[in-house]
Amino acid sequence: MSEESEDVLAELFAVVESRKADLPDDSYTTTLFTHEKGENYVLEKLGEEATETILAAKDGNREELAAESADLVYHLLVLLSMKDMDLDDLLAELAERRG
Ligand SMILES: N=c1c2ncn([C@@H]3O[C@H](COP(=O)(O)OP(=O)(O)OP(=O)(O)O)[C@@H](O)[C@H]3O)c2ncn1[C@@H]1O[C@H](COP(=O)(O)O)[C@@H](O)[C@H]1O
Repeated sequence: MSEESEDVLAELFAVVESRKADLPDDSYTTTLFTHEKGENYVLEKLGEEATETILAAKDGNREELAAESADLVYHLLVLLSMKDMDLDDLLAELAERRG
């Protein structure tokens, strides 16, 4: 992963954390943190986005695959934040697996 890619992920995670702290009304991220189904809602969204990613891959549409992958990663970052985990928990785990 390039440093630029890590920056994009770090900036997105920081926005997610700030939404969690402030819960602004006009934010999709807020709706995930405050949904009546609680954590289950973001888990459902992750499942949906994973399915949509798979379908896009099967279709062979690269733009669609990139878009669905972005939805998937965003919802994963929200889940990590919800569990009071940090982006570094994910990046460190990936880094440890490098040969
Ligand atoms: N990366 C994302 C991102 N990816 C996906 N989504 C939202 O995730 C939802 C995906 O849901 P679906 O694919 O099921 O489509 P949908 O039918 O619109 O969604 P639902 O009605 O089922 O909820 C859409 O509403 C997208 O807008 C995102 N929303 C926000 N972000 C990032 O989070 C930042 C903060 O966003 P707010 O919290 O909205 O300010 C933004 O600046 C972006 O950088």
